[in-house]
Amino acid sequence: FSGPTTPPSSESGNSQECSADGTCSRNTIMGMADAAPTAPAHQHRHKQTQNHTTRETGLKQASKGTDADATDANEKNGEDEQEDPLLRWLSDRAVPDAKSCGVFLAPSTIPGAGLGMFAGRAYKRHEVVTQGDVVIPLSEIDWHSGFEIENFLWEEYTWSDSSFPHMTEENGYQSGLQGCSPGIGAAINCDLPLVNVVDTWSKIDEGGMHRSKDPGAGAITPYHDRKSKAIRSIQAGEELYIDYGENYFETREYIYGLMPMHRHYAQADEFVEGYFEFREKAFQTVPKHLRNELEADLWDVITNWGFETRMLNALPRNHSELDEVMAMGGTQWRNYKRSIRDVAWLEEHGQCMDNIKPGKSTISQAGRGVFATRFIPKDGLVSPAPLIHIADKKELVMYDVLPENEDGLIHRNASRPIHHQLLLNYCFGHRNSTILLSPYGLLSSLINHSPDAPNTRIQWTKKEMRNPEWMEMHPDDWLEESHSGLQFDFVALRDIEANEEIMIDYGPEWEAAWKDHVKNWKKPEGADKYMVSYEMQKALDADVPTEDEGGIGDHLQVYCHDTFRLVNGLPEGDDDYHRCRPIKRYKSPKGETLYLVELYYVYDDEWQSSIVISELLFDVPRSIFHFEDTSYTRDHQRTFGFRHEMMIPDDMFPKAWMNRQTNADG
Ligand SMILES: C[S@@+](CC[C@H](N)C(=O)[O-])C[C@H]1O[C@@H](n2cnc3c(N)ncnc32)[C@H](O)[C@@H]1O
Repeated sequence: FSGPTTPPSSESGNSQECSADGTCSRNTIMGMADAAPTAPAHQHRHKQTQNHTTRETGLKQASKGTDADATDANEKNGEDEQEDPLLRWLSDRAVPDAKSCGVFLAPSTIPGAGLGMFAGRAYKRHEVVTQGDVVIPLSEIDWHSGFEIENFLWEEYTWSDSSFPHMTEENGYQSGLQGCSPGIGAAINCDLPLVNVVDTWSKIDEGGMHRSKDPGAGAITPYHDRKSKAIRSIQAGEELYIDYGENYFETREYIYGLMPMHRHYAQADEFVEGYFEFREKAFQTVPKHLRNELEADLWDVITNWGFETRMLNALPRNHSELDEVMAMGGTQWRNYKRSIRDVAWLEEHGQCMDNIKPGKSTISQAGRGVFATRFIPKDGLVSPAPLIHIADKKELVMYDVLPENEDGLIHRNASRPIHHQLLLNYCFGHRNSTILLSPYGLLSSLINHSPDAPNTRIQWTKKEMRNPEWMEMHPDDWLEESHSGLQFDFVALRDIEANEEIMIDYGPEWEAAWKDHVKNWKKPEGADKYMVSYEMQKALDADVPTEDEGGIGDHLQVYCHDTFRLVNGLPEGDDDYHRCRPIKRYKSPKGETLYLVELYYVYDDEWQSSIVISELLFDVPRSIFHFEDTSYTRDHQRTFGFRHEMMIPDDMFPKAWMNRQTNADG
């Protein structure tokens, strides 16, 4: 909403929103699981003003490309996916090993990093490690909140919209959209040289629902099935690490210090080789019993000589580790042994994260859900769920726009709240409190509601919670903390058989609100003909409605690739997509469906006025069209979508958090 009202230029798929002071807001960030920072609180607050860069996911969405392009791009994401049938089989395997726990949540091996995720068994390269989780889009949270939220903790864990297929097309390229990705998107840590998993390109669909017939349309996220795969062999007990990208750490030096990047490990290796040569010469004549001590002293001087560099920080601190680390392949492996926990230790101190797997819910209108991977006994753990706190439900309110203003910008109408962010449906709350708690364990965001036959409930974790003292404190005293500190566990109310759907009771307020929604639901105007952009993109056989048929509708923006300028005898274009209007459809002599289109370029001249140049192209095939959604037209952004938080039962809600007297929704 913060961009100009003119249609977005298609010249770049990488546009950013930048304010006058040069701070760009498009770049979003994700945080370390359970927030690694050990820095004092004032430093945490300070980071809100830093100009962070986007986490590099390794996955790239082809600009205005097809899913096939995106898949191609992802296949090349640093790890070649050679066509080995066994590896392909392993990588496509969808069901976790039912016998033993495949992934644990446990204290990280990185000092100060809170919780982390661990391999419960060995994984071969390319094997799926975590099952596909959902990604919940967050729409322009800054704009809707009037840029007033001081500390929105999810922001430390979100991913840029370009990390997910078809997310940039939701609001055009000036969107300010972010993806809240629980599981491997939030609960996993990163140790750059030891990265062992990569996330896979998620899928998009509306969970089988359509706005023309389903009251549940718009109430669930379309982004799902974000898995992770091993990029090398992983040992049982190894901590799982995903690549946040070097920029993530470089822009957070105030938290992570001078953390070595890949190039610094290479420099450190060269340094150690030089040191080995020197050591051979210098200590040749020293008696053996003195040599070890002298070498250790010298190494101590080298690595602790009063100032830090990223290269020095890549060196093992302990001289006795040096030979072993170099024999393993270099300094990048210096923390490898530390990163592996004993599986028996994980069984005792950790919690199994893969007792559940995703699937289509058995509940009508509920979309996706989760199912037991294996038998879970009564009172047994279904899933651990660390929690991201949101200080006030009001932070998720979405606002209408003010009538167009002279400055050409779109301003929010602060007196017209019209909806809540979809994230609300994935949060827990309580009628007497402003607080929302959002679970970010693996797949736990997918647990659905059953009022009559829940087989699971939430409870405060019995494992070590990072900040149990918050339970006794007034929210004003801890909600500003920019790291997560609380945790629920989902536990079985009765024995649960493998493949049973997991369901909890969201509470009577949720149930009443849902019933009310279904009772009052009316088919939105134009719903029968509605087709979302990515469906339109996929349906290559479907005709594109033309102007002489009444046009494609306001909810879609059409782009055409300018390849067809040449075919039409016009000078070569810039090999990119531009806005276009399909005017007429006809058949070629060979029976091929072709279009007459008007291609138009919109750009700002030096006086910031929009100039439109248009030209007609003939004989254009269906394949050159690309579709995007007009801002705020997707199901989950329309006000017809159901919204309600899940309710925390009264008997477990801390009295100290009751900072609101009424149950006014709001
Ligand atoms: C925490 S999410 C659960 C995951 C969700 N089903 C999905 O596909 O992403 C909560 C949302 O799921 C849907 N849901 C859960 N239980 C439901 C039920 N019993 N009936 C209808 N919708 C349900 C509602 O849209 C609700 O707001």
